[in-house]
Amino acid sequence: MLKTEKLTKKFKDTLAVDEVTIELGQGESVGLLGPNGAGKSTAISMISTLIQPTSGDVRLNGKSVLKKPGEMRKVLGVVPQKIALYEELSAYENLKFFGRIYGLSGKKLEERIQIVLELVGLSDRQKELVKKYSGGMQRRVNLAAAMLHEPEVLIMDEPTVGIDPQSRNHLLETIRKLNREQGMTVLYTSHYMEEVEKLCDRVYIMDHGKVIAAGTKDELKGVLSEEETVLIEFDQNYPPLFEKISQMEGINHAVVSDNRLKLIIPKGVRVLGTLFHEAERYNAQIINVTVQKPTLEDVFLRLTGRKLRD
Ligand SMILES: Nc1ncnc2c1ncn2[C@@H]1O[C@H](COP(=O)(O)OP(=O)(O)OP(=O)(O)O)[C@@H](O)[C@H]1O
Repeated sequence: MLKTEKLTKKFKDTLAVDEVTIELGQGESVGLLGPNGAGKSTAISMISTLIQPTSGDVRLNGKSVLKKPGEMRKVLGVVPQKIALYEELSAYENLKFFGRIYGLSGKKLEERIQIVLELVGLSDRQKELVKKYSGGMQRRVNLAAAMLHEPEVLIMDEPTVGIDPQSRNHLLETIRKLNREQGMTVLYTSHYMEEVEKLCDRVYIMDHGKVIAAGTKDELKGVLSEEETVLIEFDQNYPPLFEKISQMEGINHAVVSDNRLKLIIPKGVRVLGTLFHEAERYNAQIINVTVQKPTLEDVFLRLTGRKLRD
C-alpha cells in the first residue's frame, strides 16, 4: 500500500538518504533498522510528507503523494522521535488540541480521545499535566495523539529511546496489539535490534543512507547460514589475547565487549582447540562458551563490520 522509489535526500554535502526503495503491504509490520545517522529519520520525514525529497518518489496505493500530501496525512499516524506535547496542558487537553487539528470535534472527538487513552493505558491519569508525567508516559501520549484520526498506517521514529523499561514494554506491547489484532500497518524505526526482532515481520537494514539488506528476519539471518556465532566469556578482559584470537585463521569477525568475545566463524571450522590453547598461554580463564543462533545484530556486523550500537 505504501512504497518509496529510489527516495533520496541531500543536505548540502550530506547524502542522508540514498535511493531508498522500501515497501509496506497492508497489515504488515516493517522495521527500519540502522545505527544513529543511518538516515532513518530523514527517510521517515519524507514518507510523512514533512520534507521534500531531492529525488525519488513516495507512493500510496500506486499514486505519488509528493504533490498531494493531504491524502497521505489522512492515512498516516506519525510518532516523532522528539516528544511534541504542551507540558502545561493535561494529556486530555493535549489530545483535544491535536484532535481539532485533525478536524475532529464534538462527540466524535471525545469518543476518540477516550479510545486512544485506553489504548495507551492512561485513562486514569488523563487530567494530570503532561509535565508531571515520566518520559515514557509522555511518549505514550504522543502515540495516542498519532492514533486520534484512526490512521491506517502508523510510523514510529525510535519511540523507545530514553524511556524506562516499564513504559518501553507497554509501548511495544501496544504496537504489537495494534498490528496483530487490529491489522494496523506499522513502520517502526530503531537501532535496537531486539525491538525490531520482536515486532516486525520484515526488516530493512540501513547504513550510511542506503538500504544494505532487506527481507524477513529468517531471510536476513540466512546471510549467516554458513556461519556460526560463538560467544566466549572470560573471567576478565585480556586485550592482547583477544587481539590474537581475533586475528586467528578461520575467524570471519570478532567483537570484544568487556570480558566477552563474540566470534563469527564458518560452519564446520574448528577453532575451539586453538582458542583454549591460546587462553592457557595467556593464563586466562574461560568461564563459558556458547554457540548462539544469529541475531539481526550479527547480520549487521557481518554486512558492515561494525556493531549497531556502541
Ligand atoms: N536538516 C539537516 N541538515 C543537514 N544534515 C542533516 C539534517 N538532517 C539530518 N542530517 C544528516 O543526515 C544524516 C542522517 O540523519 P538521520 O537523522 O536521518 O539519521 P537516523 O538514522 O535517523 O539517526 P538518528 O537516530 O540519530 O536520528 C546524518 O548524517 C545527519 O547529520
